[in-house]
Amino acid sequence: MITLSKVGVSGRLDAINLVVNKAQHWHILGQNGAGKSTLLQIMAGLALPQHGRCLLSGTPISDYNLAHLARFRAFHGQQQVHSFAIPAGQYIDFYGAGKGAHPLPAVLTEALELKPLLSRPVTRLSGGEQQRVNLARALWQVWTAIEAGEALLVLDEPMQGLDIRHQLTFLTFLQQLCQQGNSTIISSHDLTLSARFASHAMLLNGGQQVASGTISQVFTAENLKMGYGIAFDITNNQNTLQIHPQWPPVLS
Ligand SMILES: Nc1ncnc2c1ncn2[C@@H]1O[C@H](COP(=O)(O)OP(=O)(O)OP(=O)(O)O)[C@@H](O)[C@H]1O
Repeated sequence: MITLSKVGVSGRLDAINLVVNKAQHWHILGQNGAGKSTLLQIMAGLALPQHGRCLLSGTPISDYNLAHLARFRAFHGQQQVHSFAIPAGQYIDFYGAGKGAHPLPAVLTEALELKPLLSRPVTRLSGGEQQRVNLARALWQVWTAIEAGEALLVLDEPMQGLDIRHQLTFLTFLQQLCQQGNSTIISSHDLTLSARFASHAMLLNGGQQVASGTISQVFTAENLKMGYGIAFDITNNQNTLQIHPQWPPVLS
């Protein structure tokens, strides 16, 4: 679905190669400033690389009309600020333009536990509640494509501010959407959750690609040390990797 060839942005990303296929669930990992958001913006068609190419289904993503892209590519950015005190339900619906009086699907309201939030002004929701509403907005915008299993979901730190139950519920939901044919690319700071839910991962450091591929290819102690500059112990508990940072560092 997406092919990156030697994608670079001066001082931020260097020669990134990546192929994201249909139905894959990618997590982009790395320290603060590693280049995750920059990469997501390029893959969403919202920023142009200075070097290399980003193809979406074989066509440069920059050739897509933004209105056309917005029908099947969802983008959720970090730090969205609400200026108007409209009810959350109305705010989400605004992004579902063209769907008429179509109600929000139960799977979406349940995945993000929206019911108690819909009649409340978005400006008076807690940080995590606002995050759930913003994620719903992004997905509702492309819901027709999601139902057809043809959506591309690009979500920058979707777990930010969510409590552990909402993180698990939402990641399970994304996993199901990928099983239906949709492709998902998110950035994450939670290595254990990423190892559990992603089908593939890319680890960046200082704009450089440290590793990418399946979870077992990327989640090695050596790669994680290169990515984060600290040592990790990785254990396998019933086919789920547990990632433990060695802290405080053991001096050698
Ligand atoms: N608009 C911009 N212009 C120039 N440099 C930028 C811009 N936005 C980010 N940067 C720089 O590019 C680098 C990568 O930033 P980016 O936001 O992609 O990192 P990130 O991995 O998403 O970080 P975080 O985990 O903190 O969200 C950083 O050094 C950052 O300071």
